[in-house]
Amino acid sequence: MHLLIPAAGSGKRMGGDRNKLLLSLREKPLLAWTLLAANAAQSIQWVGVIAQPDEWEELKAIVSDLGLNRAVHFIPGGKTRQESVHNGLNGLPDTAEQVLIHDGARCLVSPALIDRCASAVHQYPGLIAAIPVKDTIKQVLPNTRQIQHTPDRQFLWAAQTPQGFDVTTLRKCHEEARRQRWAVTDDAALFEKCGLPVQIVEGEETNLKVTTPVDLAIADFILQQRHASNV
Ligand SMILES: Nc1ccn([C@@H]2O[C@H](COP(=O)(O)OP(=O)(O)OP(=O)(O)O)[C@@H](O)[C@H]2O)c(=O)n1
Ligand SMILES: C[C@](O)(CO)[C@H](O)COP(=O)(O)O
Repeated sequence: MHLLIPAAGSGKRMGGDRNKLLLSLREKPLLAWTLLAANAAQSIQWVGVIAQPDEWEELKAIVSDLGLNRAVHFIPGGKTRQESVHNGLNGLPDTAEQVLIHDGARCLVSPALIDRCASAVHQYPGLIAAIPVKDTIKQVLPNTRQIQHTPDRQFLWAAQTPQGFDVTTLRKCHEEARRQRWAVTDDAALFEKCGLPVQIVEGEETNLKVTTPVDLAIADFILQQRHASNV
């Protein structure tokens, strides 16, 4: 299975002055944890990291320190996640039939979840990891914040990555998005807009996306717990 890791963001919501994936988390750069999970997943044969070229040198040093089993290929990032994934799809080898896309920022993913998604994508040409929503969600008017609607929680799932797709179909969806100027936050949304089915694979509560400083503290705690239960 081919795995693309979008890692070309700037981490605005983290509030720092650099890509959050380079921040230290339990003595390793955040992206190192994502790469280690991918390395431990048995289904992954090819890994591409999509990153801004001015960070390649630093990222290549991180990869080399990890002593991974497989080579990591670098692909230039774009201005948005959507553009980065588009570049990533163009950077895949011609032999790639299916692809998993996993955010570099979801550094606590388990190798087992990656393997489950890799196995399921042979059956479902569009899938995402997701978990049932725990909160009561309110839809509000943007300006006044007055509540318009409370959707029934039994139908709400929080999207995660990995997201897995048939490569040819996802490429077509990305090209359609460029023609129609669709802007989306994940690849499943492009499948949906093209009228294609997307299956949910049960994700993991700990597979959070490190977005804000609080997420970084939670990720630190989860890794500490994992370490404690392994020794
Ligand atoms: N131009 C971009 C923007 C984001 N990403 C990647 O997409 C994933 C999810 O994005 P997000 O968490 O929003 O990361 P940032 O864009 O870095 O964060 P922010 O939105 O707070 O700036 C991250 O692994 C990020 O590196 C990317 O590859 N290219
Ligand atoms: C792809 C994603 O991780 C699914 O949860 C997410 O959509 C990435 O972007 P976001 O803008 O931080 O939601």
